[in-house]
Amino acid sequence: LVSDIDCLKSIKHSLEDPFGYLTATWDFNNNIEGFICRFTGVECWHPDENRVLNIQLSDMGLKGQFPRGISGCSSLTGLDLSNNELFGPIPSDISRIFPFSTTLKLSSNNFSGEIPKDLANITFLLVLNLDHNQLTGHMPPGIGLLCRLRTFTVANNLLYGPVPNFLNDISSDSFANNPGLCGSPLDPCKGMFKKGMSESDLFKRGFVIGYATFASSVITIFISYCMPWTQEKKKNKVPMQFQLNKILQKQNKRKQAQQMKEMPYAELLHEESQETSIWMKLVSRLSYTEISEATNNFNEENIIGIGQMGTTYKAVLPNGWLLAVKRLHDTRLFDQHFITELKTLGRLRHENLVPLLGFCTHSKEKLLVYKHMSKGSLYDWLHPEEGEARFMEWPLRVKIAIGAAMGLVWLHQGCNFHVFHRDISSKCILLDKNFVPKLSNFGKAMLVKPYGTDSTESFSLDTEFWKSSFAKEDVYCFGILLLELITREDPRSMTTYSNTSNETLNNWVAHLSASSNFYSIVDKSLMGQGFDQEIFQFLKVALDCVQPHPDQRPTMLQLYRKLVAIGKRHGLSTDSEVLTHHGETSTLKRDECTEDEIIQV
Ligand SMILES: Nc1ncnc2c1ncn2[C@@H]1O[C@H](COP(=O)(O)OP(=O)(O)OP(=O)(O)O)[C@@H](O)[C@H]1O
Repeated sequence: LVSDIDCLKSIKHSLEDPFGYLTATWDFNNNIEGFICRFTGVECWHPDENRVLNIQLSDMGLKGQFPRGISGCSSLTGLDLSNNELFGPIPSDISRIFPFSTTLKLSSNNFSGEIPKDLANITFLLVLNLDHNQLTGHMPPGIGLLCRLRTFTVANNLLYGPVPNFLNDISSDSFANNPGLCGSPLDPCKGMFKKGMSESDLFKRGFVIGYATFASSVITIFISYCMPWTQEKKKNKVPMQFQLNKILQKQNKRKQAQQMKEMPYAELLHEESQETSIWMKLVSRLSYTEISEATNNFNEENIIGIGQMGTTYKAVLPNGWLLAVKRLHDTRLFDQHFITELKTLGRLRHENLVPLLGFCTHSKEKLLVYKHMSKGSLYDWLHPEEGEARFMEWPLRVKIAIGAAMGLVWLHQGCNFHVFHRDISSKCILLDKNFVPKLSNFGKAMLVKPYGTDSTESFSLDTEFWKSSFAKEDVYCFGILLLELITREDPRSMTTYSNTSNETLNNWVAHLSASSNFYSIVDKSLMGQGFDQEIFQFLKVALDCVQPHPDQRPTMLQLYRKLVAIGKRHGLSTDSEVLTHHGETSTLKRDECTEDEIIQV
């Protein structure tokens, strides 16, 4: 028989304990009866008997899956794992693992999957807290029949469908912030969610499948992008996606439809195509009122940048999270940019791309909502305003170059589709709090998809030729970016070289290429710090990228590899996942690649 000592050993073994709470006191080198009762978070039936009554491990930063080892603590009645970083499903055989549970608290973790039906078999349950997780699907009706249950919450999850009929009074707060829960004590269920309708009925109608897809995309966004925030704001953990969902739910659908009819891009937003449905899953349509409130009515004080297409505002959600809202200038000129940004960036998820989370059209307003990047743009770091004390050390510049190159390789090399940015510059590289570069501004991007996947939107062109041209255009712009990192000159604003911007660039490049004195062109503040050789190698790579003939330029992948090789000494060789379209929504595999077609977005 497994003893309670073995049970605790197994729990300790299965959980990552980054702050050492368990390591500090859970020392098993002891034979005295009752020694485990002194362990942090362990309460015994009797202090001198190794028989565990309760385990209380909340707020310890523990990581890992649900510790199935608790099944060895055969007299356990209470388990509190709230406020940790636990993930994965709640075991489907929970009643076998924890049969005499009266208290089960799993709040504020990252548990996902469905609430197991088997919970309804733990008939002693008095307290069941599952709030602030990522639980999806329906609530098992059997939970409502737990006659002892007094405290219960599933608030802030991704649940939908009817709330079970509880024998005891459970307040509506216990179900708050779920995308689709309905029925008493919440609003009555409508249509397919009417009470009494069985799950199989719902399946027949295909609704559950649709909703599950929606929920999983919500989870994808949440896991990929909201986690760092939830870690920062552990106590006040309300994932932003919930907030976005809430905003969505509040919308007046009729008004929205009317607005969409009036808008020139209504067609896009109404499109029933497979393509639209893909990006619509990743990008939420948001309410103008909520965005307006979050930016304090687009208050000047919240402006963080003004670009050609529009003005960007910092927005603060009620729960404190930050967004960046780009308000496009009121001109039809940018309609296409708006659509292209939605259709490209909207469906892409990668460490080196800025996440586009939502959009809004309202009267003449067009708004794009991004995750806020706290360090702003690379341009602002390389060209600070007078008096601003901003300086980037060389290793950081290398890290940014490699990260940005990684993002571009990922865009270019994909199998499911290839994306060419066509407007790379230091202005479109945003930096998060750790200076991880994120590509933005996809308004001029070009998308190429495997032939046949979306024939309605293809050009009949020589795709290979165009792919190569677009790719080499990006490589050229990336070369300019490298030169900017090396020289800290603003290539587009130098009047010394010419009057027109294209000529300026070409002449600047020609000047740098012809320069026999390497030291005369490199950013002076970088010199003599032990990086000269490396900077020189970078310069050579940059000049390869800006060769006049596209064929002479390297591919993005070759370029990335060169940068990684040069940057090795800074420990920046991260080749992982560069070739896999990790965040894509389509399922075509690399070796299934067929001919490509160019998509007009
Ligand atoms: N997601 C974001 N997080 C933080 N700051 C942002 C974000 N998006 C944009 N910004 C800030 O707003 C500025 C303006 O951005 P915007 O994309 O409108 O113009 P731009 O990059 O200057 O390019 P262009 O002039 O081509 O439109 C950026 O330089 C950056 O400082």
